[in-house]
Amino acid sequence: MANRKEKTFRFIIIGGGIAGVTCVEQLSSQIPSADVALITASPHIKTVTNYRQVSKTLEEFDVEEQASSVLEEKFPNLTVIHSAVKSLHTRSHSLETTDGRVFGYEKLCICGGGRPKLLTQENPYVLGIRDTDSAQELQKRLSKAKRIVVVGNGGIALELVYEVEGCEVIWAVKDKAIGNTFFDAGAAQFLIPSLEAAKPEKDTPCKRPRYTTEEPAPGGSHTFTADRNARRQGSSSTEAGSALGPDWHEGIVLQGSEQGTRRVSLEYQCEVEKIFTSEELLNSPPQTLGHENVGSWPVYIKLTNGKTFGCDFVVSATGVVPNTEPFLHGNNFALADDGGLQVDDHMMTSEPDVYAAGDVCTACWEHSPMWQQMRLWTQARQMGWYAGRCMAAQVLSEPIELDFCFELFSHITKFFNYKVVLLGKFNGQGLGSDHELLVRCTKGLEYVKVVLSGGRMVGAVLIGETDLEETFENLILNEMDLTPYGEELLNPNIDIEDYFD
Ligand SMILES: Cc1cc2nc3c(=O)[nH]c(=O)nc-3n(C[C@H](O)[C@H](O)[C@H](O)COP(=O)(O)OP(=O)(O)OC[C@H]3O[C@@H](n4cnc5c(N)ncnc54)[C@H](O)[C@@H]3O)c2cc1C
Ligand SMILES: NC(=O)C1=CN([C@@H]2O[C@H](COP(=O)(O)OP(=O)(O)OC[C@H]3O[C@@H](n4cnc5c(N)ncnc54)[C@H](OP(=O)(O)O)[C@@H]3O)[C@@H](O)[C@H]2O)C=CC1
Repeated sequence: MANRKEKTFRFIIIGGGIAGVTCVEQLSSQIPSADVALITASPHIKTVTNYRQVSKTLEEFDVEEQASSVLEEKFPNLTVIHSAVKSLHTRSHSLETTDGRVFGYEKLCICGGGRPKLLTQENPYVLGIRDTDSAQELQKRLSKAKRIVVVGNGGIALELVYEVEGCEVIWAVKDKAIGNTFFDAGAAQFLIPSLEAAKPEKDTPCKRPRYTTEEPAPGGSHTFTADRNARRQGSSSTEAGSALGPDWHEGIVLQGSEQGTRRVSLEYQCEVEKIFTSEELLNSPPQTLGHENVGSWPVYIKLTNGKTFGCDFVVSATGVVPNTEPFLHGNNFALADDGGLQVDDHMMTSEPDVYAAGDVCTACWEHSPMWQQMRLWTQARQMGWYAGRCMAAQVLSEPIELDFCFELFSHITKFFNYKVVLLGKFNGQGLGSDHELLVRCTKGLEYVKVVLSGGRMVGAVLIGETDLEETFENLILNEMDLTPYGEELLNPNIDIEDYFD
């Protein structure tokens, strides 16, 4: 293999998603004379545009799909190779692509992303959503659908159930409340009415110093309907490979075969027991099938709450697995429990001269008490950028410290048309019972939750236009003892920004 090397690059980056492209940009700006190659399986690359630092750690940006020539024009020493890496040989510092070319590297960064962790790989009626192709397949299948079942309780499910119209949606979640990866039951309770109400109502703020919530009974279900008349514009993009991201659903039409309203039925605290084709069901129809006619749907899904639903297809919105496949064989990569390539505080894997960033890796350094990894666009950008800096620093023999962005977890997004800001240990992650919650909630307007531990703010969930993110970020980073302020911290009549200036 070593003799067949077409060229040896100083740096090779694998993957044209946000992590890989940001890493390339960082390396190429820091060492413009270095030969850099970006090898990517996708025909387009993803670049960050309109980057805005909202506060010390919060950032917002758009993501654009671009032709790789744009990047090559910007960085003359960059070569983009559109092919997939088929094998990696860390001992000889070389890799081979599927079109049979062999390249050598001095330093390598793997940014191969992730792929959907599907309920089952084999069933053609079970779809995952990851890239433009899979989103377009969803749009196509949905246009003929009367009923779909969405399984999962994270980001994709939250976005999908809100956006789909003209088709009944059965949403099966294994928890007591919606959105377990982002919210607690209190926030879920705040958001739930958005599934049925066209317009949020405005109330007087009500302060609830301790959070309580009503939970549905195990196996319980809720049904919501809502009128929305927004229609999305179609997209003609045919890219494959890189993950979708913020506002992915803006570019496609999420409209079923029927007219009108959103219809979501929630099945709580249940998982999938079995997925049947109609032929399989004809042989042994479950007693719980109720009014469903066997054979009238192409696929049936039996849930652990005993209910069986027929539907046009199932969306498996059940998380991501790191795309480590072609990189592992014949090498000695240490893997984390979630299957990601373990990286240390310099984004280095366990193999010499090999770095990794984004969804493919698992951050295995000792985390700051206020940070945790989530496979998000923002973290892909931060890791790609920091990996580029670390690779350059090693080549230039410069010292480098873990970047400040890993001090505090922060994420801005939108769910059910509300702005959502998550800070630090927003769900009390890892704190056990050693924390206290303060909650302020105005129905239809805002939900503010603060997590306190030892009198200090360690996390927050801000839903709506609260304008509190910067102040709360400072309070978390300053580790100020907030005991003297007590419940006044969330008093809606106090301008908290002035209070702490
Ligand atoms: C539907 C959806 C909605 C999302 N919404 C949000 C959101 O609102 N906010 C947010 O923060 N995050 C969101 N995310 C998550 C976010 O998109 C990802 O965390 C992020 O894009 C990961 O970036 P990445 O560069 O690590 O990986 P990817 O974007 O997956 O890129 C991986 C790249 O590696 C390439 N590749 C893979 N294997 C090989 C190989 N063998 N050889 C060569 N190239 C290879 C691929 O072609 C691709 O170009 C969403 C994800 C999805 C699926
Ligand atoms: N606005 C945003 O920030 C968005 C971010 N994303 C990101 O994109 C990626 C993919 O999203 P998504 O697929 O929703 O992944 P997430 O990790 O967000 O959510 C996966 C959900 O599926 C549940 N789950 C896992 N396995 C099963 C199973 N066998 N049966 C039933 N439920 C199961 C998980 O529960 P548990 O947690 O208990 O395992 C979790 O609720 C994620 O990294 C996500 O963060 C996606 C859309 C929007």
